[in-house]
Amino acid sequence: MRKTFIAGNWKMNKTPSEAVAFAKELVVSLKDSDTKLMIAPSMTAISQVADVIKGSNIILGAQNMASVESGARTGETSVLMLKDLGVEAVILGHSERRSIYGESDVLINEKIKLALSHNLEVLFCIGETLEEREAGKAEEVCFSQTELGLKGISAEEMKNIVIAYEPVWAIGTGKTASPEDAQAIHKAIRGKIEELYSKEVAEKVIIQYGGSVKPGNVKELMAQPDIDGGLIGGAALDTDSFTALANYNK
Ligand SMILES: O=C[C@H](O)COP(=O)(O)O
Repeated sequence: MRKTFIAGNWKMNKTPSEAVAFAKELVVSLKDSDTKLMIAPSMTAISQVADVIKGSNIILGAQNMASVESGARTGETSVLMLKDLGVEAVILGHSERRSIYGESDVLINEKIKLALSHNLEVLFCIGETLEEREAGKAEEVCFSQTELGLKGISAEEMKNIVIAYEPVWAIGTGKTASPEDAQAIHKAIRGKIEELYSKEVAEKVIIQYGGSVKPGNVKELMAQPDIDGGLIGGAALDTDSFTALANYNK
């Protein structure tokens, strides 16, 4: 039985002081949730948010990290820095990193390997654009991103991988994949994991859905057999809506 995993990606929102105030509210409002929970503040707020959520049921995540441990990488954040602050998980391969910052599958694969070697849990994002979906290539794109991103990663290391399927056309647009369409891709991705690893690995891997998940559609999405959680953007920025998402099963 896979435990539902709801993660909030705050993206480039909330100043450190706003982030601290928000995290304090979440610690209280989420304390009785029985889903696995993560929040990923901006890099500038991570240290202070770490202090606020210490000892709570919320995992501290980062939104990105560099592909190397240290050195001449102006503006980047190292895995060692994240670990030192108590970060336990990192989002890698997000479509905004792929499309705006030109991150390739090869670079994402390097980052994933580095994160795993430091025992970080990885939320590995994949997903097709609208153009790719309309061309009937959604599965093909997701399979390719999955294969390239997970290249060289062992079955043992897959225990620390969460796959986040985020159709790019649904991110921040208010358009959500229908539960049936999302389920079809999630099932296909799980099938790809079985092909690459084994049935056992495929059955255990958590596959989150991301893309305009809201309190109003979360139940239907989570009811699908291969959807095991959500990677949430906009609706993770407000205490009431993130709490409703975390407690969707109550
Ligand atoms: O990382 C989160 C996703 O990009 C989804 O964002 P959204 O919930 O605002 O559509």
